[in-house]
Amino acid sequence: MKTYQSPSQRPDTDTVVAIGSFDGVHLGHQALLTHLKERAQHYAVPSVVYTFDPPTRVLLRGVDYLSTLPEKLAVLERYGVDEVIAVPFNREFAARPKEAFLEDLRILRPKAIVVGEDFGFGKGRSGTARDLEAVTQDLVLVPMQRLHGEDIKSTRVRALLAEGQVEKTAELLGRAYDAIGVVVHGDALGRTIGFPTANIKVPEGKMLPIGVFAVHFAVNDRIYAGMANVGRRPTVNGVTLRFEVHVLDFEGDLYGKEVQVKFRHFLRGEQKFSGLEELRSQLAADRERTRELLG
Ligand SMILES: Cc1cc2nc3c(=O)[nH]c(=O)nc-3n(C[C@H](O)[C@H](O)[C@H](O)COP(=O)(O)O)c2cc1C
Ligand SMILES: Nc1ncnc2c1ncn2[C@@H]1O[C@H](COP(=O)(O)OP(=O)(O)O)[C@@H](O)[C@H]1O
Repeated sequence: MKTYQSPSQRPDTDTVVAIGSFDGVHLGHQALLTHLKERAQHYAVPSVVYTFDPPTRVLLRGVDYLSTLPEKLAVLERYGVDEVIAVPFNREFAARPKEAFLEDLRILRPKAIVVGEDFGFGKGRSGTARDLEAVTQDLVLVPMQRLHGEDIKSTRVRALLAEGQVEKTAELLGRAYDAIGVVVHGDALGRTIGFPTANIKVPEGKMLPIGVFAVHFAVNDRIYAGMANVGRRPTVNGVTLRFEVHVLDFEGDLYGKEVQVKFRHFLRGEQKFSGLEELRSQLAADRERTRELLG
């Protein structure tokens, strides 16, 4: 999959283009990708995703993002997209009139354009999906995808993650929510209670689910069962939010390693225990439950 930062960087050919933030690449986005690939095959031209980095809502509303750019690119590649144009999104870009955006699209020579029916673009979202007919003869408007009577939107995914509801999140994504980060040093307390925990640093602004979870932990091309805590560690009077994983049946040094964590099941909310001994016995119970859930 090739990636570019602007339409003029790609070779001058016809294309089919899907446009959007694609934050989280959830089932709604995947519906767009299905149409994108079908249209690209029909016209025998490359399938191109035109997206924004950071996602528009992250810049304009200050919310956390679900996918870092590398995470988004990896998922789009897995779904069979030929090319991605990830334009750096800033206030200047957001303030451009809709005509400027249409001029950019024209460079892509779009045989077809695929967007969600609620798509808006340009300054103040003055451009609507129908305006795209100015630059293509084949406009595909994908209706809002719904699950259990609710719209599938990244805002809903964020709300679920904030409540630790990773199983429901996975339903909306069509895969487990995940995070990639690097193992850093913590307070070296974990090992003293028999549960060493890898402290994981993720890029700033990456959304994490809050609570205690059964997870899959990938490192060095291997996958382990693990249990994660995303919280403030009230038992040891922690203040900042930490993301820690105890990896089951693992011994070794993880410092400096890049790891991927897939959030599988919610175990419980974070609690304040009377001391490390009470925390230790709860962790032993969490480990048993994790074994049951992940086999
Ligand atoms: C699965 C799991 C669940 C945890 N649950 C709690 C909790 O409920 N309350 C709490 O204060 N700390 C909890 N912790 C965090 C521990 O307090 C933390 O791992 C310990 O302080 C060691 O920190 P260190 O890695 O900086 O040495 C949990 C950690 C893990 C791995
Ligand atoms: N089963 C395991 N799960 C997580 N980390 C482990 C495990 N076994 C060894 N480690 C190592 O121990 C470190 C965590 O030990 P800990 O005492 O909690 O120290 P720190 O506070 O520095 O994270 C990890 O970063 C990793 O290098």
